[in-house]
Amino acid sequence: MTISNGEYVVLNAASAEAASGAEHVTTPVDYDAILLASFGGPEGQDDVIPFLRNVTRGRGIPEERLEEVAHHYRAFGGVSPINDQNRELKAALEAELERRGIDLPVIWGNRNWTPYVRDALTEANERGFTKLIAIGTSAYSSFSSCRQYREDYAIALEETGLGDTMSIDKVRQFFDHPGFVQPFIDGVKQGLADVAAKGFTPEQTHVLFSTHSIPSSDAERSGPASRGFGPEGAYAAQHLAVAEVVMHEAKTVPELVEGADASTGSATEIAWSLVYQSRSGPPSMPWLEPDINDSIAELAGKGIKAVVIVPLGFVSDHMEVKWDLDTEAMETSAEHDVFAVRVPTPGVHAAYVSGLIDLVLERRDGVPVEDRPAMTDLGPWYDVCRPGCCENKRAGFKPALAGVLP
Ligand SMILES: CC1=C(CCC(=O)O)c2cc3nc(cc4[nH]c(cc5[nH]c(cc1n2)c(C)c5CCC(=O)O)c(CCC(=O)O)c4C)C(CCC(=O)O)=C3C
Ligand SMILES: [Fe+2]
Repeated sequence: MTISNGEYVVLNAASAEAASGAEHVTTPVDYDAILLASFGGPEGQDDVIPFLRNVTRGRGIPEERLEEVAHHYRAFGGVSPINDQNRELKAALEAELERRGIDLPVIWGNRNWTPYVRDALTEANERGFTKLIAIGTSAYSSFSSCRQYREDYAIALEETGLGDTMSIDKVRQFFDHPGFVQPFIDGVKQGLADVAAKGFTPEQTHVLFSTHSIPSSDAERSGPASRGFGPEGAYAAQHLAVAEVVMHEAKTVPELVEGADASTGSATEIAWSLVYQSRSGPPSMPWLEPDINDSIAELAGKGIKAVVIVPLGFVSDHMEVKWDLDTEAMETSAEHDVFAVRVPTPGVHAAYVSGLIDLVLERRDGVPVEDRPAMTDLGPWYDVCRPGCCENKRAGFKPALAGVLP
């Protein structure tokens, strides 16, 4: 394990190539297990507060916010839907691996609740595995969605004392991988069809792409600084690029969209925007905006009668989707007399499951970059993060896997 400046650990089976500055690793690696890494969530009322303390340790989240979020979990019996979703995803990945005749076990570990990443590493070690490839259930670049996972892998290697014998690589952030994007395209097509079936015209309709708000300072530092993504960083740029692709693809089924011209495949332009949800820091701290609820109210004032809500930042129907979208945003829509449909998350959509396996094989086989699928020109994203990528000064520097040394 190499720790430099207390910041990066370069530790992966293709580390020589990564350390030399390559953005994509094309050295094949004989992985022996997949680490399915996720957020984790409580499994009963007694878990709620300890879970929230795990999530927010050292993050300056106000006590009132914790109580509010605890209430969301309490309303669901203290059980987060995320764990069952990960059990289903694990089973679906195993079935897809078996179908393709690939002998790679999947071991599940979470960042914030049991089974923890460290438990997964202990299990991998007991079963004799030393070369892991991690899939994090998070598609975009930011501290919370990428770097924190990389830090937690490094911390777990240290905690278990496996740092010298076990390596962990991670698949690239997959925001623009067709496996992740296809379910949203299907969902938006269906959502637009539902809205049209209710008699709303394209002019009365608006598509809201919603993702987790993050502190503006995290957004600014998301992705490699050298690429100049602007004040909202790679995080916002990636979401905007994917939303554009989804709108473009969803419009090419003209019969589903009123006002479509079947001869050209073009539909009357349906307006869309990127909005944010689930803000949690103190009000004094800037986070990405606008909030989805504010947008719904504003759109209603401008004559919009129907919204298609696309949970673009989320891989499954976990608490942020169930509460902040299906409960709160739906209530806001009803209050403003706006008809709302919420598009499904990828969940265990066949394209998503198979795409995640493709991402593993891409690394196992060292697929050249030009053969890696990506639906926006921002990708295919890096296999190894650039120096300073998604760093978080508030949280303090910590070692992180799968990055290059500064
Ligand atoms: C970008 C992003 C994702 C998407 C990427 C990914 O999928 O990982 C995500 C996912 C999730 N976030 C989740 C839950 C929570 N997130 C919190 C807090 C925070 N999230 C943040 C960002 C993100 N979060 C941030 C910047 C904070 C503030 C604290 C900090 O600066 O670190 C808090 C504390 C209370 C609160 O502040 O709301 C909770 C309970 C769950 C589980 C849901 C379930 O149980 O079903 C999931 C999947
Ligand atoms: Fe979160």
